[in-house]
Amino acid sequence: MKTLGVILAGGNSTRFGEDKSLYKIDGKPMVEHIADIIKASHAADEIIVSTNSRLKTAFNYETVTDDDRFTDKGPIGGLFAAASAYPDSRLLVVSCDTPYVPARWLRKLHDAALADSETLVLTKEGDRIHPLIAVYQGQDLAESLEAQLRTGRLSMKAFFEHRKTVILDAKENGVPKDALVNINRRTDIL
Ligand SMILES: Nc1nc2c(ncn2[C@@H]2O[C@H](COP(=O)(O)OP(=O)(O)OP(=O)(O)O)[C@@H](O)[C@H]2O)c(=O)[nH]1
Repeated sequence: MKTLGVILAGGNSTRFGEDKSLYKIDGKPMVEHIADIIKASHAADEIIVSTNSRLKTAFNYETVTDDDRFTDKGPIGGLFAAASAYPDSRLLVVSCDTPYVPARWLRKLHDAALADSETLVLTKEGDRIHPLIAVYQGQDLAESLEAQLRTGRLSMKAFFEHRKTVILDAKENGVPKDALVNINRRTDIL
């Protein structure tokens, strides 16, 4: 089974104030930071960007666009778009706003996912779970994401708490806390 690197970049960046995926940190758009990290992990066969219709031509990567029925539903909508477009792939998901995530961590998530093709592999750091630095897979992945979207409960937790899940602790594996920071506001940039 192929592994697809999926960069989630279809949010509205309300807190950031402009499209954060395109915002340059150290001269490079955040989306390119993530793409380079995925490439360096050697965990994905291909990279796509999951985004909204407004941004669909903004990226230099193959793009999937949120389903018309599920626009502005948050990351779960973006994940559904990727899972339904690529039903035969394992999805290595990284949100566009975690530009410091180590490549070796993505590799670790990926390698753990190989043990069971029905199990999700998520990241945690201390008490905090990072469901958007994770591997999503399973035969019924798209169907169950769609079912979750239909319930209107849009948190990733509402989705993954009903799935077989392994949660790897980044801290226990020597990943510094700062490496998992989410850039929600400009002041979050390190
Ligand atoms: N494809 C897709 N991606 C999304 C959607 N909503 C959020 N994302 C992505 O999911 C990740 C986490 O979302 P947030 O941190 O809430 O980002 P955001 O929605 O742009 O930011 P705020 O508007 O400030 O909440 C980011 O990488 C977003 O780009 C969506 O509706 N579709």
